[in-house]
Amino acid sequence: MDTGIRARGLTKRYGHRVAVDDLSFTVRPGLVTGFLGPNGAGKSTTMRMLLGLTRPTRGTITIGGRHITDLDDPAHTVGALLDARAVHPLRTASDHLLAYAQTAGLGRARVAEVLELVGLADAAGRRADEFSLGMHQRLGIATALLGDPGVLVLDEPLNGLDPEGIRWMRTLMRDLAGEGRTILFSSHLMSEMELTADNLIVVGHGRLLAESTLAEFVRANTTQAVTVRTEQPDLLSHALHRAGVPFERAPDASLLVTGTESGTVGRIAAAEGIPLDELTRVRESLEDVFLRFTHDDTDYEGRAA
Ligand SMILES: Nc1ncnc2c1ncn2[C@@H]1O[C@H](COP(=O)(O)OP(=O)(O)OP(=O)(O)O)[C@@H](O)[C@H]1O
Repeated sequence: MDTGIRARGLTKRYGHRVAVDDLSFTVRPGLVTGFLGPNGAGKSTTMRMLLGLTRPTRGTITIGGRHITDLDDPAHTVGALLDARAVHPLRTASDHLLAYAQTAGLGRARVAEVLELVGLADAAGRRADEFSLGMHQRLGIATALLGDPGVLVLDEPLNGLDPEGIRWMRTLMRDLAGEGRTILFSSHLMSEMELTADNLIVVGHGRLLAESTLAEFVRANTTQAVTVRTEQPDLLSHALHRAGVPFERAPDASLLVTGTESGTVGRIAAAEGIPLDELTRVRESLEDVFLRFTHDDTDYEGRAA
């Protein structure tokens, strides 16, 4: 079946507060899609509406064109990680999974498989109250994978994982997408999102701010900047000034040129016979771009609070 996710006009109000505001986006199968937004932007509420745990005020969010409650076999279609801590503290990892497996018509063999898959085989008999946050996350992922679903919805799956765990999770998400599954995950770890996501859905105040490939989001929102170093910064400053190219002098005597490509800066220097020691295009991280991109949005929240 088609495992694409589509939100159309999705809206959720809590009293006067609009948590999700006329949101429309598409999440495609075979790719990892990152769900990005400042705290309170409406990511969890959107995921909960997708999973049928919260009812939209207006609009729809569907899988393969169908609402989750209309799916023939939801347990084998969608797997979710929402709150990894939501495990009975006295239950063992194995018992926790078995309870879910039984409701989905699955047996012990599948429980053993997913425990192995998430690296918890040795902890199968341990109680949840002995688990670290990272182990809770792994158990949550195991629960999500039980039904071998085509769609995975993961809210902050990297929380509490150590660097090895984060790398494991990244590889797992990429592999699952490589098998043709639809992966939607949220994370505030921007560097990780940059390494993991193919596509991005960016929200702020419940509204869609951007929907594109990660590369395109960074490219479209990056201010072009070039660092230039020369032993003749004054001469270069004058040359840039004459050429109408905006720049700033850095404390280390290098120049930061904005809005112009490195080739142009190089040609201006060459025309004046100014030797350059360095000419580097400044590469912005997703975090740089995201923080600038959502700055106004966050500001507004600060003022409104
Ligand atoms: N059950 C609820 N009752 C009232 N308001 C709610 C409820 N659930 C969420 N909200 C509000 O809706 C808005 C969106 O919250 P949501 O948890 O979806 O954001 P988020 O993007 O997932 O944020 P975070 O990254 O902090 O989890 C917030 O202002 C939140 O306070």
